[in-house]
Amino acid sequence: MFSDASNTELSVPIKEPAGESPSLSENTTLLDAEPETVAEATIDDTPEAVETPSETETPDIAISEDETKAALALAEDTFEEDTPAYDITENPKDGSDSADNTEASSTLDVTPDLPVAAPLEAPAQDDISPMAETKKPGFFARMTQGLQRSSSKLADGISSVFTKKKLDDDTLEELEDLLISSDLGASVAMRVCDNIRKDRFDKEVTDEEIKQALAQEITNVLKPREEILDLSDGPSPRVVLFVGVNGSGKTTTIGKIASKLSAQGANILLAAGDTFRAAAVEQLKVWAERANAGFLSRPDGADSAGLAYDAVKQATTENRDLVLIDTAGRLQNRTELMDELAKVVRAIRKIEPTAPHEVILVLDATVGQNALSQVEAFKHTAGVTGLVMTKLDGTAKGGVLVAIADKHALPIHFVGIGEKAEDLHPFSASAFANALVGLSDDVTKQ
Ligand SMILES: Nc1nc2c(ncn2[C@@H]2O[C@H](COP(=O)(O)OP(=O)(O)OP(=O)(O)O)[C@@H](O)[C@H]2O)c(=O)[nH]1
Repeated sequence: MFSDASNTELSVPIKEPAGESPSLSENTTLLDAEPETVAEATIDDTPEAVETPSETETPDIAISEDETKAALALAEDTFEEDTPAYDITENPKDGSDSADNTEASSTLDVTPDLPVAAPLEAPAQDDISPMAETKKPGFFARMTQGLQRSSSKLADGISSVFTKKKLDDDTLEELEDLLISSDLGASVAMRVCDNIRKDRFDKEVTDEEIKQALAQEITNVLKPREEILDLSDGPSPRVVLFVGVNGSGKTTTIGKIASKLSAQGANILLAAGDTFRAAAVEQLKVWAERANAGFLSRPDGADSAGLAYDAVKQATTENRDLVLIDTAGRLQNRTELMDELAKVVRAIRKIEPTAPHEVILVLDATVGQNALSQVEAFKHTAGVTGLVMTKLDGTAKGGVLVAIADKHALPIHFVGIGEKAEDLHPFSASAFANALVGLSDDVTKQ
């Protein structure tokens, strides 16, 4: 539980990964392959071991200046509309006593500038139970709205395929093609069609029945991955590392999560480990200010492992509940950039051997099938423990989450369907499946 008196149990609801989901120690070359090496590594010797990528090496999914400005403006807008109603953060103590880093870290105590609001009333027990948000009125409508582009492709396709009344080989084949072109992946498409065939072949069907059957099949694939991240318990500070390719939405996701958790009483430190992009640091700082969280950054181009080390140390000194660490975007096929993540983890472990407690891979839905190779690469290199998929509102490729769920036993924690804090939702398998196929209600509710 968070230590602040006004704390409610942190309910951004989440369970521990299911048995089949790989644990941090099972799926990572980074964390476990060479335990002795990790134990012996020092922050002082790591900088030489990993080359800092140069400007020209920076992956080409870089975010444009316009996008950066838009994200910053959006973050500020969001906050204006959404001023947090409580002030839970104690003034951070001076945490700049970095053991073996000479670069100055800047700490931000954001509390004084923010409006003082009424103390937070503890939410009712129902509101803090896992999945509470997914059961609130309007949740399904928001999911449907967010997935509109993906669902209209599928729903329109189903309606045009099922013009005949009987389910025959031709309609099944067309359905399979539609599912593949909607990014669900060939094996899911085939399995789903086989199951629908078993029960309904040569029977009269409506497009609505097919949508319902499809939603059920998709729910079956997604349900085992429905793992809401419960950050209210466990080690303190809980160290959460966010990884992913450039522009996938890491910084924004951290900001959104910090807003949610701060509102529930968590005492959070945000660490701007994306030291390659000054705008990302600024962006995170804005989120930290508005979420009333502590903030730690370093000068442009500084060593991100050193920053991560400082962040965990500072969060420990300040008795923070959580430290959320941003990292620079990196392409999954760039070995040196991926190696740098290993260095970040080694640095964190010098302070807290059991950390990072979560490694969240942030995936951009608009990349479609490429997200699969990102999971593959980050899972093995960074010891990913869970997923967040963003930008589902901006693409017809949302079905790729089904392909990922089918292929990788990793919990899906949140989905992003917009740029604002309230657009990050805990992942609900049935709501996602129903919204994806264009059903008008969450008919398969848990
Ligand atoms: N429409 C939409 N946009 C999003 C969502 N999540 C993030 N974005 C936007 O995506 C852009 C990139 O997000 P960032 O959070 O800066 O991405 P990042 O992964 O930190 O980027 P790097 O620092 O370059 O690695 C910003 O303009 C965000 O506002 C989402 O769910 N929906």
